[in-house]
Amino acid sequence: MSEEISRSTAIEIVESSGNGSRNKRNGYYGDGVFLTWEDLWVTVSNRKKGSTSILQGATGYARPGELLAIMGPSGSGKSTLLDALAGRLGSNTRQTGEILINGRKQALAYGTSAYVTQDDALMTTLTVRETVYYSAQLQLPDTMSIAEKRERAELTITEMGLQDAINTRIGGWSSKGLSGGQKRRVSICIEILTRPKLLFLDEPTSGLDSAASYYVMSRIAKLDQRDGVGRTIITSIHQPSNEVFQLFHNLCLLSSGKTVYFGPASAANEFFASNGFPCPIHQNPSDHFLKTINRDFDKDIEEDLPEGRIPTEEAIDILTKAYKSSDIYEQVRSQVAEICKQDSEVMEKKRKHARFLTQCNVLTRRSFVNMFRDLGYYWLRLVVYILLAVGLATVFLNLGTSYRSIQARGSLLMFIASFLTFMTIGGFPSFVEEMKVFERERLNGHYGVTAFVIGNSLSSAPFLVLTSFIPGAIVYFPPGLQGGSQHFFYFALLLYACMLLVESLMMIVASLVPNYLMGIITGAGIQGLMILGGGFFRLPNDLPPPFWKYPLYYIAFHKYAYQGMFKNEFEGMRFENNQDGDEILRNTWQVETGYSKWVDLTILFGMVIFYRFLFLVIIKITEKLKPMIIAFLSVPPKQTTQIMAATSATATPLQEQRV
Ligand SMILES: Nc1ncnc2c1ncn2[C@@H]1O[C@H](COP(=O)(O)OP(=O)(O)OP(=O)(O)O)[C@@H](O)[C@H]1O
Repeated sequence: MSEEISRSTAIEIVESSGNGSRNKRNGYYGDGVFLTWEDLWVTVSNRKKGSTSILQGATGYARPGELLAIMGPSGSGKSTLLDALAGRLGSNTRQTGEILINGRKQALAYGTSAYVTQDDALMTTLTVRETVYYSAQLQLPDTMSIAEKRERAELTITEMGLQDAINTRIGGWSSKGLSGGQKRRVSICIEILTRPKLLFLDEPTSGLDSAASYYVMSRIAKLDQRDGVGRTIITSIHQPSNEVFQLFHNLCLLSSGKTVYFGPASAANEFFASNGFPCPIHQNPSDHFLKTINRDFDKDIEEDLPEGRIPTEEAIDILTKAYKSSDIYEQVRSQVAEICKQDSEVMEKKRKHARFLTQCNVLTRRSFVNMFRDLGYYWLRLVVYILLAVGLATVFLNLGTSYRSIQARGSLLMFIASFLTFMTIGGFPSFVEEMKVFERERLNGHYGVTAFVIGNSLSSAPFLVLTSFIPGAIVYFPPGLQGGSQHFFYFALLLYACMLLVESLMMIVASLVPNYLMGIITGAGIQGLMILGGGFFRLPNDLPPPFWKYPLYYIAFHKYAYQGMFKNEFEGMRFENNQDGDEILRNTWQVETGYSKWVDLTILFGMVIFYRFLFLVIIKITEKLKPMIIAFLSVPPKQTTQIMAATSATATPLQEQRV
């Protein structure tokens, strides 16, 4: 490496180190976040392949007012480094090394950091304004007035250049809405509402053309010095154009987990040139860097390798060794040491997001709007239910009170209690979309699982009432089921409880399976078993005791649904030949008549609460277990850093990191 480069780089870094909170480009950032990491290793264990290092001894820093870009070929470890710094690594990874915030092992208060993921998990039915405004209400503290929150949302939308699309719906698979670049910007808007001092972005320009990429990146770059507060921005990026590259202060170049270069972006070109890899004239430097260190296609090009061209593996080796022995590396290490020595503040730990009740209220309203606008969530189901109800009403029209009507009534009630409730599964894909948004927001600490469960339960209630009462009425009266408003009310209420139950069951399934197809199969399988063991297809006394009777019959909600419906229908009825409904209940259907139908209904509502509580527990357990597993797998405790949840019951991996 030429002496000039190392000197110029050294000057830049020495000037920028000083007391650790002043740098040449950006002046004083006393209240910003300095992030340092030293000798960071991330390994994954695989039973077949053993353990593999996906990040090998990374050392670096990120400072307020600066934009650090992490670059490298696909699979080089960019997202892994970003995740490690943000405390989001998967539980199958092991991590060693030290990550410090302002030179300390300390907590990141809520709102201090934000993470924009690669996928845009947004509610497709909401407009840009609604998306950002709802998010502002969820995240910003109650000390801010509604007008202030609205103003913050509008300002952020303008900052991201989305004012022209403010009333456009996000759109998704069912309807065209925003472009890919606009969606990326909405995702960024949401995460910068709290004005975080530390911002992680995972490939914010993926899928964008070069003009859109520049637009998005320049907006992000402008954030680093807004409001006179120095923001620390770390972004992974695939292939920046020349213009985008100019926006970076520092560059971290990775190849197969190894650091090929970490230092000022402006000095990277000279580093490559001085080590025998000059950038050809007219070639974009970042393209040149990536081309030099990308060995994915080595085998294909081996034979056509131009004379004198060094194989990629060797090039990477030369560069990593050159970097390790360079002054730049020494300067980075001393910069890290300087930052760690500085007399920095402990980050603010006060909880500052919206109150729990505000979150429940906002989530209920947002979810209601989404359910109302998404035709697949409830409306389509309502139409299908009505058609089915009409079908049932005609098939079972005017049953009368003959002996044969006993069997027909049983079949009709059984079909309603199992198949109509089973079809609640139809809203699962829409629920999974909502869950994706919830998962992103929960990981970023916007709110907790309890607020989500309450919001979802309240917002779905009116739709479920409609879907149980309208088709319920259509199917109840034409066949001539037991008259009286009390009987119909019980019937519709029981249908409502069953639909709630299936929705709750599917919530649990959604929290356990990776995608909605598996969810539908699992949910349908569980319900199929429950229907079979519910005591209709085989009467309770005929059910084989192991598994089917004990425990399935007692835990299947269908048992209580059938029995409640049967009691509601047959109790007090008289059929031809003076046959008593109560006797039919006991002898023909083997219903437990020792307790009232209202007990069955209460059990069903109890199950709803239990299922929703179970969902909450599962999410909480995975949330709590993950860091514990990571901690258990991590090695020596001395080398671990803990960025604890500073604030809340909604503590998330972003705030609660075990490194
Ligand atoms: N939790 C994990 N378990 C197993 N392997 C993993 C895990 N996380 C990452 N890897 C592997 O580590 C390597 C680096 O992954 P990473 O996602 O960090 O790469 P990347 O540079 O961000 O790639 P891309 O640009 O394609 O997103 C990949 O080979 C990936 O398969």
